[in-house]
Amino acid sequence: MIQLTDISKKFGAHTAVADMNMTLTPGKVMGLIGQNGAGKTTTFRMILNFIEPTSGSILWDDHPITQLDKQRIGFLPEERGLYQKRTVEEQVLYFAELHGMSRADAKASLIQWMKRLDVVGKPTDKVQTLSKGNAQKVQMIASLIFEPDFIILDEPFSGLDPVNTSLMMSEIIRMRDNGAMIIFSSHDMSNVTKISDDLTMLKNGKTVLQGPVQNIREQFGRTRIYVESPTTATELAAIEGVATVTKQGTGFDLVLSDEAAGRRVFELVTRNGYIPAFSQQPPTLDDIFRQEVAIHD
Ligand SMILES: Nc1ncnc2c1ncn2[C@@H]1O[C@H](COP(=O)(O)OP(=O)(O)OP(=O)(O)O)[C@@H](O)[C@H]1O
Repeated sequence: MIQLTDISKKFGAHTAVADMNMTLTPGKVMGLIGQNGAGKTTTFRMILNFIEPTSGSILWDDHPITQLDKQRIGFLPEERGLYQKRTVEEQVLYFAELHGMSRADAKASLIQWMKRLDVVGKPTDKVQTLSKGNAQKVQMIASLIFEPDFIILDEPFSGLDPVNTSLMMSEIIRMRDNGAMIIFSSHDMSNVTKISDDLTMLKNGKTVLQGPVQNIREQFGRTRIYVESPTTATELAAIEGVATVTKQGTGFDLVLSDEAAGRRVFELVTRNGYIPAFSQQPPTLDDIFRQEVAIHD
């Protein structure tokens, strides 16, 4: 288990991270979200001991993270940095050996990883010959080939198409199921919702929301409805407790000021019987994020 307790980081008078608390447990994924400059990278750099916290403690199984522990950490930085003139194999084997893996094991494992991530290219290809997405997949392999116990992923899906994003997700899920502790930052809320057990939302270094993803969503109430029915926007907007009505494809998105209004909406839209769609949900993480950012401004 990794425990961050009251971590703060100041750069001069500026507080980049304020009193952060976080627990990472084996087999669980923590999503870290926040606007640009919220303090995500600074948090990663403190965990990795690249910079020292101004105050607070970071413990792995109750002891400060040692050089040996760092061998068990897989880190995919936001700034991708592969040597263009080296081959895929040279780069990946270098990282694998640095983290205590034998060359022979790493060579065999690289082939498997390249297959699973569908990397177009051979281990002997130079990085400069790979497409951006394939180079990113190779960097992910370099960070994770030694099957780390603790994984830090800074924007792992940036620049990847949906097919490659799912391939990467499958690997993250596989390692989670093998018991890794995982923390990752992303601006893409739908990926965060899919993959995270818990979530920490930062705003200007402060933690504005933290907890299991579904609990966070549910605490905002089931205030969103998607409905497809012959009812008009004017009729929907006139229902007590309906705040907004927006046309969305063949249906309408409704925001409720009170989740109890859902029943009134349902009764009206089904007055003539069957309708193709009705769903009442909590706000999406995207909605919550926008709302929280606005509140804490
Ligand atoms: N070495 C540094 N010296 C001074 N200020 C810094 C330093 N590193 C980060 N900061 C500041 O700390 C704050 C948090 O930055 P950080 O890079 O952690 O944000 P982030 O959430 O990772 O943002 P992004 O999504 O843009 O990567 C920012 O205001 C940034 O300018």
